[in-house]
Amino acid sequence: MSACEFESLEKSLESHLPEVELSEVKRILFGKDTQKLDLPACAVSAAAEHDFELKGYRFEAAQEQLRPPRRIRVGLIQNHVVLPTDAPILDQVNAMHSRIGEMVEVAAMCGVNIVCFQETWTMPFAFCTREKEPWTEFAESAEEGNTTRFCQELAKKYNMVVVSPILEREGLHSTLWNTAVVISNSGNVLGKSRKNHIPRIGDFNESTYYMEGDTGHTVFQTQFGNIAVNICYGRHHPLNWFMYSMNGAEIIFNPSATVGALSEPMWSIEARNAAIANHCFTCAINRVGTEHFKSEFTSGDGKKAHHDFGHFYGSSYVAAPDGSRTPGLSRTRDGLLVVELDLNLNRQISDKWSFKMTGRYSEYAEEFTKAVRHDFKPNIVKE
Ligand SMILES: NC(=O)NCCC(=O)O
Repeated sequence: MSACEFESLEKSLESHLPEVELSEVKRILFGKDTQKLDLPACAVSAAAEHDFELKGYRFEAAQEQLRPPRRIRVGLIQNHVVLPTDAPILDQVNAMHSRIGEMVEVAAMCGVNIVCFQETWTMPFAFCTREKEPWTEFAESAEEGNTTRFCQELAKKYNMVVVSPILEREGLHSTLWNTAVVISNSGNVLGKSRKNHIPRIGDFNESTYYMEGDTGHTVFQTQFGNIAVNICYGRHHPLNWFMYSMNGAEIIFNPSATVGALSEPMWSIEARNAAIANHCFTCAINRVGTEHFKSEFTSGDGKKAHHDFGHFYGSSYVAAPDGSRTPGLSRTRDGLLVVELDLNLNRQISDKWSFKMTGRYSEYAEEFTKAVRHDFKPNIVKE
């Protein structure tokens, strides 16, 4: 069986483990069981008709005496590119718009309040090629581009916050960025969050295309909670998650594009650990499929030139501050994951574990200040 055909870890455990053992294995691997959400029949049949996986789960929080529950629903969308990567740019973008449009319609049927798409969702992940043309032509204005206009219509129509990660071209100096545009459920552009760590690994040649983001660790206050966007490679940096949380993020989205051979063993750990450490919810979204490029490229490792990046393994999931997580979406299919969460859980877990309260921030800050100086001497006691 090739890695690409392997459907999911959860399916494999379910089909091979005896029931009693399965529940213990799941408890240890995934934390407290997440209940399945009942999704409307019209959504289930629309997902089947449009050939994508639809899954729904719920995280519970305790009922409090003074605060009403703050239950909201997030939708995570993972998908293949629709057209071949050498189709005309506009056709590719339009095909992605119509695919995402049909998936968001199903999200609306499921009562989703905030939807997030995968990293640079309107285009193939062409940064492996190191060619500028035609890929830079996918870049659009975050405020005025066609994709933002399209998402504004979705946001208004479905009363949904839309997180739309695109390749951004900033007008004034034509600077390119990897940017998540956050559109309020009113349809207004609330702001944008630019990818602030650029990978320098394998075929992720992204520094050739766009700059390290300059939007800091912005948090967006929406009707459905305070949200932030930590784009892809930023998930390897615990301090990156931490800073969004310091600014008050209750849910941090991590739209990504990553391949199995490189990061799959880390995938299920990093966003989940961030949810635990920062008393918040995290939403990890990865694209799916293998994208073929017309021109061959090498990986600078002495191996033969090739036409694809490898398999993007999907497996999008949501993690909660109590360490539990939903099962992942498929490794091979387009999918929509609908998750209901009660934001009250964040403070409840903070009161229980108190990581934020017990963190020694001023002490770390002092030591950091020293550690970044040229004359820094590590604090090591030697015999
Ligand atoms: N898109 C992106 O930043 N990928 C880098 C590889 C990874 O973080 O797994």
